[in-house]
Amino acid sequence: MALVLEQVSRTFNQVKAVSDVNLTIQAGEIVGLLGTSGCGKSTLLRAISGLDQHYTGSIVLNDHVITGIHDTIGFIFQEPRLLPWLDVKANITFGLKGAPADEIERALRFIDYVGLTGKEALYPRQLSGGMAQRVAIARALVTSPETLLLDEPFSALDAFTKMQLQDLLLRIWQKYQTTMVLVTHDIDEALYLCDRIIILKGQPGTVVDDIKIKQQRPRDRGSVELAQYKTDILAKLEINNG
Ligand SMILES: Nc1ncnc2c1ncn2[C@@H]1O[C@H](COP(=O)(O)OP(=O)(O)OP(=O)(O)O)[C@@H](O)[C@H]1O
Repeated sequence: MALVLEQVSRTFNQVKAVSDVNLTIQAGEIVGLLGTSGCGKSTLLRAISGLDQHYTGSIVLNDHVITGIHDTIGFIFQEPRLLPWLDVKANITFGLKGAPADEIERALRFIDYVGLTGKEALYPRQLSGGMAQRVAIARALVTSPETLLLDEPFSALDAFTKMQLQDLLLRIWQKYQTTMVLVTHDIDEALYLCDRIIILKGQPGTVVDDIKIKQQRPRDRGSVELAQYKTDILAKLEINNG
């Protein structure tokens, strides 16, 4: 499987937001889209998701042109977007209405997997930000997506919760080899998680670099090697490190 973007551009009201993006993502890769605000990261992710089809160029997943929302793609947003009138269990299984009992049973296993055992009957207003995002992750996993698109999934969380959920993503990847495309502002997050980091820059946003992170996972967040990558990325983004 591969996700292939060719000459992808998107214009809003005559203003080009992203321009001529070419990118190939292999099955099982974790790829970060990193860049300063407004360079078109979310725009690209929405085009890949099928939520936005007003782009030019082509986006092909598993040899099929993406023409709409695709059931092998799961989406995790910055905000958990839970249904407030449903409890944790019902939020997680919402997309499985009418599915066979064994599928629902299987889905319920994700409650434990994401660390929500004992919280099944709580409502979204009773959850911390981290717990709510765990529900969103479980909800995305129940349909067994081959690809997860993540749009700044942890940027609203405290540093400690963020690290726990980053490790949860890595456990998901280890177990299911899910392909992940992660939009983030957080260079440390990208360095901890990603096989490749795509640097976008400018308005319209264009790909200015594609950096392979050669370290094995799990990675040491404090390693000299990651610090060196960070220095290089900051230089590419023309941001001072100091
Ligand atoms: N629906 C829209 N209508 C008009 N302009 C839009 C729309 N969505 C995005 N844009 C414009 O496209 C450009 C890219 O936006 P986008 O949200 O993709 O950037 P981003 O890199 O994800 O930014 P951030 O990191 O701040 O979330 C911006 O100039 C934005 O104003």
